[in-house]
Amino acid sequence: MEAAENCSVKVAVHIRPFIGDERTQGCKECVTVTTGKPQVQIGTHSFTFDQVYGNGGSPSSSMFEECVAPLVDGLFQGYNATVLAYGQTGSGKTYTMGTSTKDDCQTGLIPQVMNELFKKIETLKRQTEFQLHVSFIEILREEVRDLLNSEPVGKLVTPKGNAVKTAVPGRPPLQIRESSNGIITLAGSTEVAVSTLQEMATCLEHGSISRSTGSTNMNNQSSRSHAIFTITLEQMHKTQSISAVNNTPDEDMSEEYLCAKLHLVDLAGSERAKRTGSDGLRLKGIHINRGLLALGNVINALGNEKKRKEGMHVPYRDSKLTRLLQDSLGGNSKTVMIACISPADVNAEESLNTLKYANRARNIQNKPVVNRDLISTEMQKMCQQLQYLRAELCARVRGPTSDVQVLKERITWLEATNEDLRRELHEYCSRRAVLECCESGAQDGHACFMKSDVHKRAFQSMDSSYCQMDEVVSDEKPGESDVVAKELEHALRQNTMDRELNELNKHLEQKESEMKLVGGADTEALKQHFQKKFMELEEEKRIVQQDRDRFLAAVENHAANSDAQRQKRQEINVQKIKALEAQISDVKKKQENQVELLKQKKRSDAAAKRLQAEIQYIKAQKVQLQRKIKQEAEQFRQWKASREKELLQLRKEGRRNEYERHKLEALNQRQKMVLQRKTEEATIAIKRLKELLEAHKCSVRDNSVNHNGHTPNGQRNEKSLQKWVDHELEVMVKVCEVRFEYEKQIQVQSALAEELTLLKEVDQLSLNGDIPHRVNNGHSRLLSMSPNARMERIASLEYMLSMSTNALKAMVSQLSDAEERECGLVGRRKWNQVHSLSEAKSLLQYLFNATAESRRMIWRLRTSNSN
Ligand SMILES: Nc1ncnc2c1ncn2[C@@H]1O[C@H](COP(=O)(O)OP(=O)(O)OP(=O)(O)O)[C@@H](O)[C@H]1O
Repeated sequence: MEAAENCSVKVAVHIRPFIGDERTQGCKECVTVTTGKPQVQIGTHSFTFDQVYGNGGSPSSSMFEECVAPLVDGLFQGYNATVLAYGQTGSGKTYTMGTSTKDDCQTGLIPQVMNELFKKIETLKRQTEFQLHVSFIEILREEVRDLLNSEPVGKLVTPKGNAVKTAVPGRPPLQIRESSNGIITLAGSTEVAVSTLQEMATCLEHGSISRSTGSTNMNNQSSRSHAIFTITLEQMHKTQSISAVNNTPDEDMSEEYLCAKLHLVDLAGSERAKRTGSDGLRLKGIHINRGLLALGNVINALGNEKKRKEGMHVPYRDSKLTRLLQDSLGGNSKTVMIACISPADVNAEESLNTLKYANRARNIQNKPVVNRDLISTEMQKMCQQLQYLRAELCARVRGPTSDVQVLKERITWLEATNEDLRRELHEYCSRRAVLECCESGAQDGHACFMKSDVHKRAFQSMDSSYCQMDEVVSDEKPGESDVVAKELEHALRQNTMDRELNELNKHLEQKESEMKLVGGADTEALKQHFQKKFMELEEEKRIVQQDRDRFLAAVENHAANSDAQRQKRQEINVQKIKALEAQISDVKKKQENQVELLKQKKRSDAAAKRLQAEIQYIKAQKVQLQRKIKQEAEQFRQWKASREKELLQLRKEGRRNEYERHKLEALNQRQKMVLQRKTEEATIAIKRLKELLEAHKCSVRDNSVNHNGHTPNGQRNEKSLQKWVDHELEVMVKVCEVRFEYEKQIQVQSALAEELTLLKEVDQLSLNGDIPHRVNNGHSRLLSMSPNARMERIASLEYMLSMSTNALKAMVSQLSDAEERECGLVGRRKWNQVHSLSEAKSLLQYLFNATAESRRMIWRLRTSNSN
């Protein structure tokens, strides 16, 4: 696979024109587009996207060229791609994608994709072989259905009479499978092989009809499901390979196989998330909601760069939709999202939600790579191996010099492998260093802050439409949220370490298999081969030497033969000797080459040894990592236990505080009521006293008038004198009563003031944090109160004090009036109203009677009390 480069999800907004209902309702436009900019305003919100179409933005007709055509080009280079249409019901998703059976399909994106695909295939078909497959599925109620399966679909009728499309025996929902290398597939989905534009268009039409029929059955609700139309493009490029032996083009062609998929997704209406239950289709609503909710969560998780770097868990597995689109979001795909919105003010809220959703999607980073599939890669490897074997064969045929060549090549390969291993080892070391750094950070306690922050942000970034989740978070007690954050962090760290461990294991396996290749049976075979060769050469050398000796002996034996014959024979023998000597030197050379080969072999053995050492090192790393995982888990367990203990303690304290608060509230209430009652009593006494004093002033004035010349008859003066005495006595009693209330009130006030001062002192102490070690009784009771309870008590005391002060003020004023009056009547002046002896006698009699009556009453009260 080629190295992946990050590329963000591209987001375009498509604003459709007003449609029938909106026009008849007289809706107003609530979405505006900034001229010349891909910027959309709705209310006070403003968003910038990659492109904006319709309603003053670019014309909708250029959407395909600008957004989707580059994806089609990428498909031919082996890149996966996805186009997602998102938006509320009726916002124009189906229209934009072009899967509608009622609209003119040709303007939609899918028909344009199909046209472009076949146009390109036509121009490239000479050098490349193409194969196209399409599949069309929908996700309904968390079940994946095949829209190209020609078997009939059953119908269920709900008690309300709504027809519901459902699976029937023989057409079960499709199952999602994940291969060991993380590739998601749909088991048993229909993949139709198509070779013409017409065939592909027919598939789209059939699938769309199948989908919309279901929708019509569902009580006229439009496409409730998520529909995914997938085009798979397989290509076989023929390329000529270069010979490894002589760097010339090989006779046979090597083939490059590319396979890429284009998903065209029409999502269900986004507003349904809120309408669950209102139309009696609660279950269905929840499932549709689940896909979109999970999609939102995936977008949130991927859209936050910091969280992504921290390796935050992405909840792809929360719904079928997100599992199937796993590669399109943050994975191996180039992705475009088209956010469809209505311009009408009645849809303003939904349009705003769509724009917010889409805006977050812009932050997602994908990593598209060319999908050269495994078979193709394997084939390339095999071709290389074939070339290598061919070269080796040639070398063996040609002799030892070529053997050296082969061995040299082999050593080069070994050295390259060794270099790769060293680089990987280096990577592991640096990753381990990062891991250790994180761990030490966590031990220092920095992690705590970081994690709770991470946790908080994770929840804060959730969409407001999913506020249920937010409520859950806000309901958590601070201590609990800390635990959750730490747990989240622990799970993440464990996950990362597990992944590290898996990778280490994988690389270890890989290295061990390479090791086998380098140092195993192959090396042994080579060694034997060279030893055998060496022996053969030795034998050859020995035979040649024997031949030479034999010839030399023969030359001597024939020395006596005739000169001519001898001359001839000698010449032949000399030639033979020369040939033999050449043969010997050749054998010697071969021997030298063999020695050289053995040296090379030793070097390759050394490389194998180094590899072995590296494997040992990786193994040690693995053990260390496993130990770290264990240690970390233990540390976390201990930390969690202590946190739980603390939490328990806090809860206990909370309950105690609550109880105390209730008690205090009751006390406050009781005290307030008592004070109020007393104040009321005092007020009544004051009022009465005031009335009496007022009445007295009037009577004094009347008397003075009578005294000055208008002599009343004796009978009337006696009555008024008696009245006057009664009044005087009542004033005296009331003054006494008010004074008594006054003193009681003074006591209450000083008790309240004392408690208030004490409480304020304690509050100040606990605020400053310098709680004295030795505290008096009053302090210790108040210190144990929670700050809130203390505040409440202070407020209540202050209120009672002000009430008491007001009552006291009123009493003081009346008492001073009474005193003033008393001062004015001292001595004889009091009796100035008695003008004659007979009046004095009658008054005396009256007073005597009153005194007697009072004493009788006192006696009766005493006796009734003592009984
Ligand atoms: N760009 C457009 N120009 C003209 N008419 C449009 C456009 N977009 C949508 N419409 C019309 O608006 C109506 C609703 O569109 P459509 O069915 O595509 O909405 P939808 O988002 O797919 O709804 P649902 O989620 O319910 O499937 C249709 O009648 C369609 O013809």
